[in-house]
Amino acid sequence: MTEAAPETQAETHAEAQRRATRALAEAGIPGAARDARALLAHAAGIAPDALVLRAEMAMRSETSAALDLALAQRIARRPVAQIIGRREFWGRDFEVTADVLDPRPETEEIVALALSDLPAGRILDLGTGTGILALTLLSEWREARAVATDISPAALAVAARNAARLGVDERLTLVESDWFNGVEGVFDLIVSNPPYIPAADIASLDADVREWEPHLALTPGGDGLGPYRAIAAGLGKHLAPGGRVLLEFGAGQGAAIRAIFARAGWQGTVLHPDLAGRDRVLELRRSR
Ligand SMILES: C[S@@+](CC[C@H](N)C(=O)[O-])C[C@H]1O[C@@H](n2cnc3c(N)ncnc32)[C@H](O)[C@@H]1O
Repeated sequence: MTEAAPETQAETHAEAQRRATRALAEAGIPGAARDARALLAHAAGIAPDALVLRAEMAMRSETSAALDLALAQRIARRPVAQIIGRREFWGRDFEVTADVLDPRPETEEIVALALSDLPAGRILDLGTGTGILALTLLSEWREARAVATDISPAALAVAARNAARLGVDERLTLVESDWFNGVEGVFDLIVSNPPYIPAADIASLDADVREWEPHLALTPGGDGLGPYRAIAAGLGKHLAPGGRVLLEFGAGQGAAIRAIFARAGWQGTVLHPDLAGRDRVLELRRSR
């Protein structure tokens, strides 16, 4: 008589989370515990906060397979936002794909500054990517309308889906454009987080960014300042009297960018620091 093989005990969610954290840590992934939690929640199809309720529950085999796949991707340095397909920004979820920049928390500073002093409601977001800036402002500010541009049609498709999901698509116009080239009209608020990494710095970026995020979103090539020259040149035509401009830039670029705007006739620019005290946002206002 042959003996039946003992049934293998399915892993609990808590055990899987510990295993995932160990696997990521051994692969040198910084923030291994945080990423393991996000990937397990994604694999289980629940919010990370709900994991605690399942800690001692056995995992289904589909969840286990989905977790293994997600771990393999993360170990290959794919960013968590691309694996799970979303990122939270200003309290809302945005779809993220390989065609768009994974939104960074420091970009919320532009939203905070914009909401601190709302002008009339015509907004322009240059290089919108996921749409975080235009769509967050439209969600927070129901009277506003926005034009959001990108040179990448694939990025515009992501922004369109995010707009529809957030229910702001009727107040949004998406335009494929090289900075101001395809833009018509005058705006009360112009925001942008353009690509600004100098070409020479790309090689030293983390593999997560360098190998997985679209280079079009990271660097404009050369010294990284080309987008600011293009934006400074177009403001005369597109910024309304009394209008504001808020632009993100890289740490250490403030003086050069201020000089670009001064040369284009825009004096009185103000630089705003991030939480670490480094200047990261340029603001200017047009007189009435
Ligand atoms: C740094 S990402 C910012 C995306 C989004 N606004 C954010 O903050 O997450 C820059 C965006 O500018 C777009 N871009 C690059 N070159 C451009 C150009 N010449 N004209 C318009 N958009 C451009 C990229 O496709 C990318 O979506």
